[in-house]
Amino acid sequence: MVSTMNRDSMQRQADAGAEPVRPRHFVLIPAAGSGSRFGARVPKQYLELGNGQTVLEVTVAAFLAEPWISRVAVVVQADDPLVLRLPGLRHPKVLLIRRGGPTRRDTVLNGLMAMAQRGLTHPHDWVHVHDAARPGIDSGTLRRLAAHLENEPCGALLCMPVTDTVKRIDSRASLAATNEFRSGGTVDRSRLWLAQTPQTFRFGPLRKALEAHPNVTDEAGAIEAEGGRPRMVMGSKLNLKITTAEDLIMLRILMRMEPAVED
Ligand SMILES: Nc1ccn([C@@H]2O[C@H](COP(=O)(O)OP(=O)(O)OP(=O)(O)O)[C@@H](O)[C@H]2O)c(=O)n1
Ligand SMILES: C[C@](O)(CO)[C@H](O)COP(=O)(O)O
Repeated sequence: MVSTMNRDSMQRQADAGAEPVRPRHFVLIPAAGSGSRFGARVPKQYLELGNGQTVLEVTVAAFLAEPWISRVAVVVQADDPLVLRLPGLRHPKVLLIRRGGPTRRDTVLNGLMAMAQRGLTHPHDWVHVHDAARPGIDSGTLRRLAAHLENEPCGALLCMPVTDTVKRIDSRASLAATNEFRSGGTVDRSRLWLAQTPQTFRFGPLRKALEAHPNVTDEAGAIEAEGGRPRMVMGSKLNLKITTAEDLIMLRILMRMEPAVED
C-alpha cells in the first residue's frame, strides 16, 4: 500500500541513524471555483460571511490561528481580480498561488506542484486540503483530525455519517423528460458517510495519486484508487460547504455572523 512505502522509508532513515524527518503541517485551500450553483455576482468564497469578513478570509483565519500549521497556501485562478483586496490574507504564513484549474482536482494538484517547486515541502510532510467554501471549520475539529495522524499509515479526512433516509432517483427517461423526480428505491445508509474537508495526506503520495486519477472530486478518492484506506474522523455540522445561498444564510446564523451589506 502507498503508506507502507512511506513508513518503511522513514524507518530506513532512522535505522541509518538519520533523524527521521518530522512531518510538518501545511494547508492547501482550493479557492479557484466559480460558484455556479450559488449564482452570485462573484464566486461564493468572496461573498461576505459576516462581521466584515469574506468566506475565504474566515476559512483562512481558522488555520492561521493554529500554531502547529507551517504555511497556508491559497490557490486561486491566475486572473482572479478579487483576492488581493482581502486584508485577511495579508499574513506572512499565507502563500498565494495563482494556479487554479478547470476542476477542483486540477487546482489542488497545481497547488501541490507550486509548493514543491518553491522547495517548501518534503514528501513526508502532511498537507491538509480544505475547501475555501467551508468557513465553519473549528479548532477542536481540526485538532481532532490532526491527533489521528500520529502513526497514521495513510491519511485521514473529516466525515459525518448519513442521518437521513437515502433515496435513489427513479431513472426512467419518461420522468427525466418532464423534470419529475420520483423515488426508485431506498439505499442502505448504514455504511454511508458524507466527506468533508480537510482531507489530509502526505505530500508525496497525494501528488502521485492526483496525477494518476484526474476525475476524482476529493483527495481521498485518488488515494483510495491507489489502494489507500484513509481514516475517517468525525467532522462537524458547522463544517458545511457553502454551495447555495441557503447554506450561506444558515452558516451566518450558526456562526452568529451579521453581514454588513446584503448580497
Ligand atoms: N476548479 C475549481 C473548482 C472548485 N474549487 C474549489 O473547491 C471547493 C469546493 O468546490 P465547490 O463547492 O464545487 O465550488 P465551485 O466549483 O465554486 O461551485 P460550483 O460547482 O457550484 O461552481 C471550493 O472552495 C472551490 O473554490 C477550486 O479551487 N477550483
Ligand atoms: C471535497 C468535498 O468537499 C467533499 O465533500 C466536495 O466534494 C467538494 O465539492 P464539489 O462540489 O464536489 O466540488
